Amino acid sequence: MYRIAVLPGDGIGPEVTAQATRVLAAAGRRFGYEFCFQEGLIGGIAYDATGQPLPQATLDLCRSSDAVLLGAVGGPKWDNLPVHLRPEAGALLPLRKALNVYANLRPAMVFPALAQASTLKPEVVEGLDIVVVRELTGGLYFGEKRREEIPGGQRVVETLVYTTQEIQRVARRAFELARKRKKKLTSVDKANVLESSRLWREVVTDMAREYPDVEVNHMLVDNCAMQLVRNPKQFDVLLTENLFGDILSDEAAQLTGSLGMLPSASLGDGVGLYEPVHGSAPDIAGRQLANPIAAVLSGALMLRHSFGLEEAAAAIERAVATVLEQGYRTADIMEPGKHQVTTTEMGRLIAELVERGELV
Ligand SMILES: NC(=O)c1ccc[n+]([C@@H]2O[C@H](COP(=O)([O-])OP(=O)(O)OC[C@H]3O[C@@H](n4cnc5c(N)ncnc54)[C@H](O)[C@@H]3O)[C@@H](O)[C@H]2O)c1
Ligand SMILES: CC(C)[C@H](C(=O)O)[C@@H](O)C(=O)O
Ligand SMILES: [Mg+2]
Repeated sequence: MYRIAVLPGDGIGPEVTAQATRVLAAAGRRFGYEFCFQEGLIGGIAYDATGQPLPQATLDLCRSSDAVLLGAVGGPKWDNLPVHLRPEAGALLPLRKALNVYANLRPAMVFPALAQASTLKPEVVEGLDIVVVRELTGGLYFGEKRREEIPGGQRVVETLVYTTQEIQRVARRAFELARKRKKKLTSVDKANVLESSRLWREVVTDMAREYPDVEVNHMLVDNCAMQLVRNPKQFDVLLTENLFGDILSDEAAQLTGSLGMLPSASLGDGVGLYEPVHGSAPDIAGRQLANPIAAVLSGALMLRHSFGLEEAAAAIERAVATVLEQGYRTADIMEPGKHQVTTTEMGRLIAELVERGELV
């Protein structure tokens, strides 16, 4: 039996995690695995219920589970709370830190059925399959910060800290991943300005000697942002620090058709955390408009990376491809001539295919 902590969170979080667990349960029935789902509170909803955005009970649940599935946190209702009580800085970041999930894999794959739907020319995105490996527990997000009053206004300080060891451990994950893929690693930094990026480049260059079979290049982040929309297929694995990875992965998501398509796996040396790359989308929450595919594919990543259930993971991914081939679309990826479905219907269609095993 696999114990999965489910943290639905805020906005569309509960809508999409409900579909992800439905699909995981279907995969369990088809392949003979038992998944036990236990829900915990996180984010704004947790603050409202307990006064804490990350209650101790939730942390305990996560630590005692085999993996964690998270929806999304945040929303305008909680934006003006003190920083330690906010859903993002007070819950999501501390959870990532507590689980020590330093390597965040964000695969951006263009499903064949969606190549025509992209805002880019189909030939630019067709067959695209890249992974952003984002450092997740360091950098500006976790550095010391403060605000001071000074004559005429305020002064803020944010600190960007990385150690050699923090860079090495995420870089090793990226090299190992590249070795299993097209053997190409692009390390993205801002080494023309930032000292942290100079250390980043030195560490990656040193490690490259251990991976002579992996072709390594270094790219400045501003150029990378441009290359991602100009010619994304030049990339295989993109390795970068926390903030750059946040921004580049939302950009990569749009190459696949929608932010609602991009899953993620946050890995360390213990319990893995799986979450769609998107946020709580308050603009569409509660209206059955959210695309659950990012959350469903995050479930597939959990089966692969935390449980080693490759067959079941691949079955979920094929079911998503099939449902899209059949012309079903949520609102965000809707095109003329296709069938628009709700969040729940999309989850049901995928789950049924997974369970029946009628796949292309
Ligand atoms: N992991 C997380 O919990 C996480 C990630 C990003 C943002 N956030 C938080 O979410 C809140 C909203 O942030 P935002 O609006 O900048 O980003 P967002 O990712 O929530 O939404 C950006 C845009 O993408 C659309 N979108 C996102 N997910 C979608 C889906 N599954 N299906 C269809 N459309 C989708 C939204 O409708 C919106 O137009 C903020 O409080 C932010 O801090 C949380
Ligand atoms: C909500 C926010 C703190 C988070 C991040 O920046 O890491 C989100 O944007 C993400 O990409 O997971
Ligand atoms: Mg983000």
